[in-house]
Amino acid sequence: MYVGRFIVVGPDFGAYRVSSRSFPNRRIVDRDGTLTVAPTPDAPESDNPYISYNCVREGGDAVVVGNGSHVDPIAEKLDLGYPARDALAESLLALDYEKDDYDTPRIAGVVTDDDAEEDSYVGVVRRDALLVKAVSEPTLVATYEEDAPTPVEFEASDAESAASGVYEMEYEHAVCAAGVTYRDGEVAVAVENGPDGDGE
Ligand SMILES: NC(=O)c1ncn([C@@H]2O[C@H](COP(=O)(O)O)[C@@H](O)[C@H]2O)c1NC=O
Repeated sequence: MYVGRFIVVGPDFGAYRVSSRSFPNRRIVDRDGTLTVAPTPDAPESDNPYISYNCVREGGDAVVVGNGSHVDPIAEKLDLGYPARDALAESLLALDYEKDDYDTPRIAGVVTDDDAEEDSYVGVVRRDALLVKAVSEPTLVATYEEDAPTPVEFEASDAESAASGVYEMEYEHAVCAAGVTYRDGEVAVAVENGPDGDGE
């Protein structure tokens, strides 16, 4: 089954996978802890505005994961002190689903410290819905098919296994993946790039 991009959120970890039929020549680059999806040097030129973006970025006392440019305003709202629910709902609604051939939904998660009082959240904005939900167990949401937050069996002992865990999930056309944990006050991030994304 092809579900496109998807996230799994914790509560104390986040993971993001790029799956892609149309733009497989991509990788995730770590720039001082912010993880960016970018074309590989040999990728064909494209003017699609939705294929390069920050997919993991710290904001406030939390870490945001997501499949597009909405990751930045969510992080910026968290920096301003917005609650995770509101930062997700406002940013997802403001940018709305992507205006491409598939009306691709925007998906995002906010991962809080496992010791914090505030919950971690997932959200999705689709053509027909805006869903934002606190998570109490690992929860998956994808751009296609699995496009509502759904509990899933998933264990992440660290950021690396969060990234490799989603990279290896059975869904088709894996390209690259990111993982993040927020445990005992420490944020850790990791990247898993597929064979097309290896090397500089
Ligand atoms: N975030 C991404 O990495 C991403 N990659 C592709 N898209 C959008 O989804 C459309 C379908 O892509 P694909 O056939 O690779 O699933 C693309 O034309 C593009 O508009 C994306 N947008 C949202 O998921």
